[in-house]
Amino acid sequence: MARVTLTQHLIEQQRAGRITADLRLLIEVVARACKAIGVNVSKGALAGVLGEAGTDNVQGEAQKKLDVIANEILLQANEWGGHLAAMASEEVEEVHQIPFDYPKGGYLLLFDPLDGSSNIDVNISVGTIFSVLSNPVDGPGEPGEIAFLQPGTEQVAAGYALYGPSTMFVLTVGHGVHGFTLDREMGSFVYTHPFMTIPVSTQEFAINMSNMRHWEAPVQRYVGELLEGVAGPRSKDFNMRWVASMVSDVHRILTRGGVFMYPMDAKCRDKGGKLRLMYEANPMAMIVEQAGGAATTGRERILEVAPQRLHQRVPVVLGSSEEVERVTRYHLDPQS
Ligand SMILES: O=P(O)(O)OC[C@H]1O[C@](O)(COP(=O)(O)O)[C@@H](O)[C@@H]1O
Ligand SMILES: [Mg+2]
Ligand SMILES: [Mg+2]
Repeated sequence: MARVTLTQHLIEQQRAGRITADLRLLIEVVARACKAIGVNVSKGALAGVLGEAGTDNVQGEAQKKLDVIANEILLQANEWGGHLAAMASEEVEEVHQIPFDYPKGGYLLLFDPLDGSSNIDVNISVGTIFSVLSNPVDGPGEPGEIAFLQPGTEQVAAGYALYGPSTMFVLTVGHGVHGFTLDREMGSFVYTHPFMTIPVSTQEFAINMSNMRHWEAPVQRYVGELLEGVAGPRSKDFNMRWVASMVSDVHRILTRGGVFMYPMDAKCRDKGGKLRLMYEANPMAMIVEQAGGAATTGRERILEVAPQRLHQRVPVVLGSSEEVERVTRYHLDPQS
């Protein structure tokens, strides 16, 4: 059977009127940058890319060398593409403007260049997450932070790359979720996972259990019931997985179902949550909803959160809809 590449798939999407030519080319540039990041990730100690960079990012977190390398690759690849008006990155405090003498396009790109950084040095899967918005600024003006502060429902594309045993590129443009596997010999992403879907029910959950004592009551109750297994109110045993790389945890859920939670807790309350809304929660929420799952903060739909700041954080509950609905119900109606 003839193999369909990401490029061919995107041309089909354009022909069907689902994406513009510019958005197609923008996604191609992002995918090419992800290939380059994947090459660096896979070389590991051979290329001297492991370990700390010796700097802090905008969130005050210590940057790994690969955080910096991945960020540079994405910024440089996308600067000259001509499809973007500006970019925002987890690793950069301010909006990154396209240099004035480069061609500018009508889109805004947001990304977490390297997700799951704590896994780099121990050779466990990491990823890249991205989100694309339309630039609301008319004319030649530079889009500032306010241009980016659109709810997740406005995303025109979202996706991630997973640098695991195989490198994958998973994408939605609002018509289902489609997965591509990198053929390293050919250098192209091959369409291997059409219309990825998340089962409604599951027996698997993902949460950092070491935070248990810091959780709010609804999450304590929900996880407590899961742990009671077949003898408890859920009448079934649940398994647990936690990779500590959101891309890997979400990819597992897209593959076989499950619920992923980074809920509000006493440790991250001051910051509003742990995960970043604009380039972690929103793109993953769009992907999960497009795959038939659900995504909330525990209290409201993530995609409807009105952003206040570029680097805003939110609590996240996403995955199989039965479980996400239950966790959300426990928050909104504790007596239920
Ligand atoms: O170390 P913890 O508290 O389990 O947090 C893990 C979470 O933090 C993150 O690593 C944050 O991503 P970054 O590596 O991009 O900062 C998520 O991918 C993951 O779900
Ligand atoms: Mg991240
Ligand atoms: Mg990161």
